[in-house]
Amino acid sequence: MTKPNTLLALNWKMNKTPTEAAAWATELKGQLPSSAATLAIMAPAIDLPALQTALAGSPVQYGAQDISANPSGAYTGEISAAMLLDVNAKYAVVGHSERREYHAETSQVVASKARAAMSTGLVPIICVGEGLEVRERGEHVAYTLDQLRESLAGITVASAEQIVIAYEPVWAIGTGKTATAADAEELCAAIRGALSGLLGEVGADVQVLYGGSVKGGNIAEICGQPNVNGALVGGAALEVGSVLEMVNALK
Ligand SMILES: O=C(CO)COP(=O)(O)O
Repeated sequence: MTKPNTLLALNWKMNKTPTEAAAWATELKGQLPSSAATLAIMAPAIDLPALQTALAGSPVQYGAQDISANPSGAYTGEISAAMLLDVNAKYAVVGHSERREYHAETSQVVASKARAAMSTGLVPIICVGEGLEVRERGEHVAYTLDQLRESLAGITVASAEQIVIAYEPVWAIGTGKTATAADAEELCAAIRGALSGLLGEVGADVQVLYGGSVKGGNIAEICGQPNVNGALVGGAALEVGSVLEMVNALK
């Protein structure tokens, strides 16, 4: 049985034009069964107005894959929290390992982006997770919790719904190499433990997701772990059919 606060977050990464996004969302909407899990699409920012129109009247949420740390002004190329709110986005992913790696985002930058999202009521999905060398040295728990602490700098929460954490071990992203359900549970439990210390009592109720090669065949086992509240999915998020498989597996 799927836990009631399960979030299935689809990270499209740099895929789908606005035209494709609209067609995809319309197709999904026509076939989506009722589900205990919340479904949310993290789309390229340019796709969000198309999703706003196509998903009107549906329970499917959407959000961005990044956000500016600044509210407005001379920051060429950046998208602000107010712009995302204006198209009714609910979430903004921050600190995805691809942003950390290809855009040199430090955990300090990630924390400032998360704070910018929260300042307007957007929910940041804050990503953390270790690379292969760290895992092979057996330092994955300490490394990930350090990254979590730094990525939450200056953040206070009044309710658990204000943020989401995603544990995404870098070695499991797009590699087909899934962490076992036990690996996912180990880190999600450690993150949950740390959240109470960092955010106070409500920290323990924050949704903690797992991401990395999740698909229809493994999502139920992973999301069935006591401390895993859902998944952040890349490759399997691109086809309507594979998303429906995951939704059905979570029923
Ligand atoms: O990076 C991810 C989601 O943010 C995971 O990607 P894959 O599901 O393709 O491994």
